[in-house]
Amino acid sequence: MLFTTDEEITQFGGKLLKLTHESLVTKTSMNVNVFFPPSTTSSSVPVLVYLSGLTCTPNNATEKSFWQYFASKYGFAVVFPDTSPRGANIEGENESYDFGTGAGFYVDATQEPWSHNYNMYSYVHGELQEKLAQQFNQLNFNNVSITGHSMGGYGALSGFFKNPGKYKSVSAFAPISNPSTCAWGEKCFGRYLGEDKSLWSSYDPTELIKSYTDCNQPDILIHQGAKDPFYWRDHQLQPENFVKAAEELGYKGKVLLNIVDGYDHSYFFISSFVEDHAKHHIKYLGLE
Ligand SMILES: N[C@@H](CCC(=O)N[C@@H](CS)C(=O)NCC(=O)O)C(=O)O
Repeated sequence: MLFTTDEEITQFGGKLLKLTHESLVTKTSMNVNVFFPPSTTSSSVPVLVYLSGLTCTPNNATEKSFWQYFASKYGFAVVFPDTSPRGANIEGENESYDFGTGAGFYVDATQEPWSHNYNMYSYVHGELQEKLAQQFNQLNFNNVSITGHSMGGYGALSGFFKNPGKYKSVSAFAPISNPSTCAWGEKCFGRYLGEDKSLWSSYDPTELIKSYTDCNQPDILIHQGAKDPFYWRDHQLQPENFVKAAEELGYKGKVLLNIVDGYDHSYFFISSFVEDHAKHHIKYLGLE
């Protein structure tokens, strides 16, 4: 048994499992929540991976995003991974909310001492999906899409471009769209990846979209709250840079950026647009 079930909860006629497993990639115990829609007698359930933002555990989105209602309605599973290893016992990992614990930034760290555990890129796009497919063979990871919020929105876009053809579609809520040029990204890339800016670019959606030539080019749906201070005040998110890069260099699908008045950065914002994102993904997952 790869995963231990800590809790099994019935919701919207489906099952929410709170799981724990030992990761070879992070060398720590990892938590992950998975929602299975009703009548999972089907041997092939499409999957949506939701990557969370800074400070989150798998529970934030599970409790506040409302994904499960739409997963149940349309018939897809949702995987909610954690945002970093926990308890790696590295000096400095708990010093701030935007680095270390809760802030793995979905990269494979190359720098000491982080490189032993902080490998969230390989964990999220590789090990976690492979192991879930082994234990829960009704989950079809050949029919998988990805989304996320803030750091997780960046993680979703980055993972989509770095794995051509793997994800049927991608969307994001308030993504950190150009991490190489904002404070959150500079801090995490600098400490996890070091000074080599080409390595930063290899994770940065605004750079990756410029050289993305794969024929799998679904529309990319993005929502951004106009009242989100990380957007208008701190310039951490910069979705316009991503849209500009897409237009300049010919991503053949469209980037559908919706700046929505009145909304902030919170799960009140996310949950308000989860239905739009669910409808976006079901088109590509063959559930429409
Ligand atoms: N002021 C926040 C900054 C971090 C933040 O806003 N995190 C977002 C993602 S970037 C989040 O989802 N927080 C958890 C929640 O709202 O449940 C904190 O210190 O927790």
